[in-house]
Amino acid sequence: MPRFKPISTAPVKERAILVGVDLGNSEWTCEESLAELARLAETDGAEVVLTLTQRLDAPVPKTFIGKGKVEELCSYVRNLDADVVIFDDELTPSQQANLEKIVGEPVKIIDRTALILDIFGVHAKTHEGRLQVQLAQLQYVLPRLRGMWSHLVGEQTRGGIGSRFGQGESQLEVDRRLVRARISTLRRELERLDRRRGVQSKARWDSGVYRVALVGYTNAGKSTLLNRLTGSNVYVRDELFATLDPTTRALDLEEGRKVTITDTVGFIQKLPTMLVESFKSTLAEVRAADLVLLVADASDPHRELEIAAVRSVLADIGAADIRCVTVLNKCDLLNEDAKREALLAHPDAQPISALDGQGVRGLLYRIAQEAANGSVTLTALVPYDKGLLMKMVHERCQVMRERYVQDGLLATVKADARMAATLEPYRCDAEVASGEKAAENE
Ligand SMILES: Nc1nc2c(ncn2[C@@H]2O[C@H](COP(=O)(O)OP(=O)(O)OP(=O)(O)O)[C@@H](O)[C@H]2O)c(=O)[nH]1
Ligand SMILES: [Mg+2]
Repeated sequence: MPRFKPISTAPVKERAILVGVDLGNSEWTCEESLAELARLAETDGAEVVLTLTQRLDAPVPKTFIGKGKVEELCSYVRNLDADVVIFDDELTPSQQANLEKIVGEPVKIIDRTALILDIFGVHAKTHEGRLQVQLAQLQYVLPRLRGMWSHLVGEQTRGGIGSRFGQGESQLEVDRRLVRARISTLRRELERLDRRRGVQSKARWDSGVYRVALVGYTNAGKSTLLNRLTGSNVYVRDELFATLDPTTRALDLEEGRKVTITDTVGFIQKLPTMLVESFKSTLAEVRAADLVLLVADASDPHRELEIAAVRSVLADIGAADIRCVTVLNKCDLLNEDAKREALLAHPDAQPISALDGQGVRGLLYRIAQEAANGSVTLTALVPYDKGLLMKMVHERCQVMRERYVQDGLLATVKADARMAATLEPYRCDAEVASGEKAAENE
């Protein structure tokens, strides 16, 4: 597949009209969801010129919105000289095609999913990230091929937001068969990368490192926190979906334990299912974590809805039962009352500001506590020929006492459950205890 045209080369901002339907079935009001859609559109380089809403019990099968609303939309499109109409909910391929027909060329009709896919296309930086986005984009395009591309035949100039995928090689060649073939190639390639990742993560577990994953709503400050904790320089922007590709960094805790921290793609409400599906392997990083830090923007008026949306995606990806600590970020933007209110809602949360560093020491202490949590104290004799295990003892456990004796390393450590199981065959608590007693009696 071709690369997409980068956003920065768009000569003029496209003029967008947003359309939201209040079906009364979401915790987000129509206005709240549309405000978020506006941010997404702006992130993708558009200028929002109008927002239209309609209250409906159910979407109208043919055009999603009612007949009168479609007429209103048509006249606004003309009067405001709009280039694109963005629906907040997913349109079926036929609704999209019908609306395009009614509103007329050259106005594009897209939905939230297409917009998010477009942003992802621009922000994916790594090979794997690009493949994942391409897979999601092609799955989106496949049922829409006719509707989306028939008008493109012989016309190469149409582009801009919501259409920067599937373009490039002759439009005529993009038929279902080719798209399907490409989808299977991408799936195979991603599976191959996934297997390699599996090997890598096994290596990481073998090296004994406790893993922490940063998850949260897009723009909550995950990358800023990673940078603050590890002195890294990951891309931070005040835009949605700045991060797409996971980054893992090592972090040394004060008590000598090493952990890794992984920053990854942010979540959003109405996250297209095909994205969750395509980002399976990236999200596997989250599933493999020992601890999830759920980073929330405490200053956002939609904080609670965002936290709920993140929890729901965590459940979708099978990560709901991983130990989770809520981190209330951006506390520098809160006054004392607001901070108290946020903590009342989340008594167990860690209030911080990744920007100015307040509360970060407390968070580090909390991570150390969690890493030691469920630990048992045990004594093991690790033979000298088990070099890797010795390394694990030093990196994954908190070492209370150690001594090199004739047969190996005799160490009393605080080990978490996984590590305790690994050390089980080498445990010698009883002998050591009786040996010490004997020494005392001598
Ligand atoms: N005031 C304030 N701003 C913050 C804080 N942490 C992050 N930000 C700002 O919030 C914006 C988003 O930060 P990122 O770290 O890119 O957020 P993210 O969660 O990684 O976002 P995505 O990668 O897009 O999902 C940036 O403009 C940051 O400077 C904070 O503690 N206080
Ligand atoms: Mg980020």
